[in-house]
Order: sequence, then C-alpha cells, then structure tokens
Amino acid sequence: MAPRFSQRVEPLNDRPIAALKSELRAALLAARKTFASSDGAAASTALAARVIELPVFAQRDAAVGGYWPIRGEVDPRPLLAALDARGVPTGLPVIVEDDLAFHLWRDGDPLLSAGLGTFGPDPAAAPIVRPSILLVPLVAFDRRGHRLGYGRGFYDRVIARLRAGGPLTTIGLAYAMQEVPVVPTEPHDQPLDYIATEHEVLGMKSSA
Ligand SMILES: Nc1nc2c(c(=O)[nH]1)N(C=O)[C@@H](CNc1ccc(C(=O)N[C@@H](CCC(=O)O)C(=O)O)cc1)CN2
Ligand SMILES: Nc1ncnc2c1ncn2[C@@H]1O[C@H](COP(=O)(O)OP(=O)(O)OP(=O)(O)O)[C@@H](O)[C@H]1O
Repeated sequence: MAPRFSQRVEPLNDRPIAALKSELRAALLAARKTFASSDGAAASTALAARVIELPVFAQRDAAVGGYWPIRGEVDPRPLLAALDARGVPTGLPVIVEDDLAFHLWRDGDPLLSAGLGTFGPDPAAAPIVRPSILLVPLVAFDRRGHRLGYGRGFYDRVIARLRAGGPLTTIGLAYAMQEVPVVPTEPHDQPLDYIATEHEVLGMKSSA
C-alpha cells in the first residue's frame, strides 16, 4: 500500500547543511538590506572607530585587503580611509576564475567591474598586494567566528591560500543584527580571527 505522505518531514538535524545555509542566507540577506538602508552608514562609521584600535593594524608591514560594499554589506570605506591616513596599504579584490586577486586601491582611485556585480581596481594598472589582514564581508556570523557568505566559497578559498603563504589575520565586518546562534559549517569553512560590529569586536583566538 502506498504511504499516505509521499514526503518525509525531516528533523532539523538531518537536513543537508547546504540547505540550512541557503535558508539562513536568504533570511539574513533580506534583513541586512532593510537594516543597511536606514542604519548602515552610522553603523559602518561606528564599527570603523572600534576596529581601528586592534593592535594588528599597527604591525610593521601590515597590508589590508578590503572590499567594495554591495547588497547592504558593512561599508568598509571609513576604515580603509583611516588606514590610508596612517600609511597602511589597502587593496580590493578582483575575481580571477575561482580566486581573488587583491590590487592596491585607495579612495579616489578608479574602479572597474571586478566580477559578479563587484567593483575593484584596474588589475592592469594597480599592483598586487598580499594582505596580512583581510576584512571579510559576510551575510551571517556566530560567536564561534563562523561566517556565511554568498555561497560561492571565494573567501574560504582565498583565506586558505593566503594562510598557506604566511601570517594572516581575518576580521569579519558585520552589523550586530547579522548574528545568529549557530552558523551551520562544513569542513572547508574557515573560522575568522575577529568579528567586528558597531557594538563590539569579538576575538576568537585565546591569545586575543
Ligand atoms: N563586496 C564584496 N565583494 C566581494 C565578495 C563579497 O562577498 N562582497 N566576494 C565574496 O565571495 C567575492 C565575490 N563573490 C561574490 C559572490 C556572489 C555575489 C553575488 O551577489 N551574486 C549574485 C549574482 C550576481 C551576478 O551574477 O551578477 C547572486 O548570487 O545572486 C557577489 C560576489 C569578491 N568580492
Ligand atoms: N578551500 C576550498 N577549496 C575548494 N572548494 C571550496 C573551498 N572552500 C569552499 N569551497 C566550495 O565553495 C562552495 C561554497 O561554500 P560556502 O557555502 O561555505 O560559501 P560561503 O562561505 O557562504 O561563501 P563565500 O566564501 O563565497 O563568501 C562549496 O560548495 C565548497 O565546496
């Protein structure tokens, strides 16, 4: 006899992680957009004032990888401008196949399309920088330092690659409203060293 219900209702813990991630992603993307349109600029300025105090930015030879904000992300430009004023080189990513190349960029430099609706420096004109500190955009985060992005794995891959080449400090930039109790994770997910919001800077390393 045919079962009465053809679809099994799966308990939460059995759901594939990718499906949990995409539901969380959709919900937080919508909420972030709403928050950013009214409160994003003030929160991004407050966040910059907090995060610039991290001692890591005062390290000799620091170079910072930023991003050009899209889709209601925290605007890292106040922080990038403060770093530039201190003489710290800053760069933005350009998509190259499955990887990101960071090229030197400061306020006023030209911007070109850098792939998937993002903007970045002219890769033919701006030198490559190897970030020792990476500012990481995110859709959702939890207090363990896990993040959810747009689901293409670019940051997971570039963090793994940069770490293999030398010391790297990763700092997620988020509005406090992007916090969730637990981000579902897979083995390739790279936890962040810090997450900065307009209210606090969370350090994940015991040495922090
Ligand atoms: N501001 C910013 N720049 C970034 C990233 C990011 O998360 N934020 N990246 C982090 O990985 C890399 C680019 N990865 C991205 C992955 C997906 C989408 C995105 O919004 N995709 C849309 C479709 C856009 C299109 O096809 O034109 C989508 O999936 O709906 C954007 C960037 C490098 N630059
Ligand atoms: N180090 C890696 N090497 C190869 N593939 C990877 C790596 N990291 C992630 N991926 C692939 O990228 C895809 C997207 O991963 P995930 O859903 O964790 O992205 P995300 O963290 O939300 O997005 P992003 O890092 O682009 O902001 C996964 O299917 C995964 O297989």
